[in-house]
Amino acid sequence: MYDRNKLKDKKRIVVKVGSSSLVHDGTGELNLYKLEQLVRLLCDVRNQGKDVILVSSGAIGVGRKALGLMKRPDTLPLKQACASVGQAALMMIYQKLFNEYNQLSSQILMTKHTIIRPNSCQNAKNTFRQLLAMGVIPIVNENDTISTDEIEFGDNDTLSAVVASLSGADLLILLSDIDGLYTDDPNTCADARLIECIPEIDEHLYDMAKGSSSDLGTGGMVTKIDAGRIATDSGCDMVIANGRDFHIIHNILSGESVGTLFLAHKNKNFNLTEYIENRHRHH
Ligand SMILES: Nc1ncnc2c1ncn2[C@@H]1O[C@H](COP(=O)(O)OP(=O)(O)O)[C@@H](O)[C@H]1O
Ligand SMILES: N[C@@H](CCC(=O)OP(=O)(O)O)C(=O)O
Repeated sequence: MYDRNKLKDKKRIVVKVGSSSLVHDGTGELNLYKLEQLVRLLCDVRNQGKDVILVSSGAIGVGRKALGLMKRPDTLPLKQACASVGQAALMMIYQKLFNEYNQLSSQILMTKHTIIRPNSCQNAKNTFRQLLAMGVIPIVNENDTISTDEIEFGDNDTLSAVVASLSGADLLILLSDIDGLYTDDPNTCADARLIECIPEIDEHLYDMAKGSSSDLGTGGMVTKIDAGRIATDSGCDMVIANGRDFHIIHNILSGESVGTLFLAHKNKNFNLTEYIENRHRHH
């Protein structure tokens, strides 16, 4: 049995929040109370001397609301227009909230090309290192406004694992609308059981993982297992937990047994650029 207390000693933490964790269920409008709580918790983790990176979704959802669209945008230009409006709005709110705690934050927008091109991959690494050395909390999202199907990650689960790998993080926390990985999708299968720990990812895990059943989420569990592959091969533990109440970040970092923990196992042969390039070719 893995001792969850080891999570208390993590030094560099990437937290990913999905769109569904940031908005009110009924209206799809931003949940300002939760955003405030998220920012306060992350500042407190920084105050403990740990490095923090936030990967936040929500640009398209926020933009869609601001522009008054009734349904999820279905064309690329519309999606990109929503992201352009929404990303700026989201950053304005984050910076306002982080400023209240005297915490510097910054924006990093990435695409697959950032990783596939060796120069830009190295630049991204250097930028993360420099920002973290100066105590900044970088806020990362996909550069949706310029990414096309071809170069987009498409889901922030994979992106957050890439960020964890690039930045040498030792813990990735994926906050979703579900308690963790179940033996089947609990929204459609009543017998599904929560899995507490995944020591090693193998192909049969994908049989349990289904896509997203919500109007806001994109990846479902498949992309979370993909993220687990990248993170654990890079030597980073990963926890999937429910973002209904962001206080769970504190519970995880206190060693409580919540969510599903995927255990790191440094794979010397793992090469991030090659991995993303291969996925890219098979896209
Ligand atoms: N085996 C599984 N265990 C848990 N959730 C699953 C599983 N298979 C599919 N899902 C679905 O994945 C969803 C979470 O992913 P997603 O919709 O992308 O949300 P988010 O953007 O909050 O991460 C769950 O609500 C659930 O419907
Ligand atoms: N980059 C997109 C998010 C895409 C995404 O993966 O969303 P989610 O499944 O809610 O984490 C946005 O900011 O709207």
